Amino acid sequence: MSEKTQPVVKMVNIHKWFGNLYALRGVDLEINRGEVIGLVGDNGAGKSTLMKILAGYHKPDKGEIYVEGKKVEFNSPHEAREMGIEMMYQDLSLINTMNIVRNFFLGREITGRFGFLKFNKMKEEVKKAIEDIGLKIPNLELRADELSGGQRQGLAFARSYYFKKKVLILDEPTNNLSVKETNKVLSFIRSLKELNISVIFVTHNLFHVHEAADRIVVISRGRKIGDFPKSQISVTELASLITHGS
Ligand SMILES: Nc1ncnc2c1ncn2[C@@H]1O[C@H](COP(=O)(O)OP(=O)(O)OP(=O)(O)O)[C@@H](O)[C@H]1O
Repeated sequence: MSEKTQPVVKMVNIHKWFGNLYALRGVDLEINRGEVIGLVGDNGAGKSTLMKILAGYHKPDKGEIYVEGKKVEFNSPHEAREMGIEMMYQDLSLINTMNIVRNFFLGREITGRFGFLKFNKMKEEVKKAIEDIGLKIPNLELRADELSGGQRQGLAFARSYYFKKKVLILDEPTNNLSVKETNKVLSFIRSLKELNISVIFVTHNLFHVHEAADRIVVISRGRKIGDFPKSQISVTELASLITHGS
């Protein structure tokens, strides 16, 4: 299969136990390039566990993961990141007291001869990356704590795009955001899709996920009970499926 047609990530028959608790009971998940997947389910269904396995935080007890057709085993989030898979949390790993440019490069700064930081070059790169994903920040000298929630998300998204991530996992990215900021985040997700990055959007907000996703996957008690193109399921049907199961 060519790189274009095969899924960017394929999880096959994933099982996970936490002591006596059987958290994942044989879940399959395929993610295509540039696809936005909504992952929904009740509290404790297993969504985060599945995503933490994909992002290298947990190891599955059984099952396989393939990235662009190649079988992988992640021993750490670092190894998943190296393969282009990143999980983004609410705190977004931004350092409040540092400005946008420093936050953007954290640990991956562009340096010239003798290790000096190339500030102007870094600034240009940040400017371009944030424009590409449709984020407007007039002053790149602003510190992270001077940004709105939506701008902080945008900055983190631009960073994933710049560092050529293939799959970005967003855990409740619209929680605690205003309506305006939420719309911004949903539009950043569309921009990432246009840039051919795949997004997995984990949320309890069925309206947000229905708006942003191409496909919606429903997890219940450690099993996948639904996998629908968005056009084939309404918010009401989703809510009913989550509440009553299959
Ligand atoms: N590190 C852990 N140790 C023990 N049990 C865990 C651990 N992580 C998750 N669990 C358990 O596994 C099950 C699935 O949890 P998970 O966090 O994946 O659910 P979720 O669908 O993400 O739920 P929520 O929407 O509430 O975040 C739950 O019963 C949870 O208590």
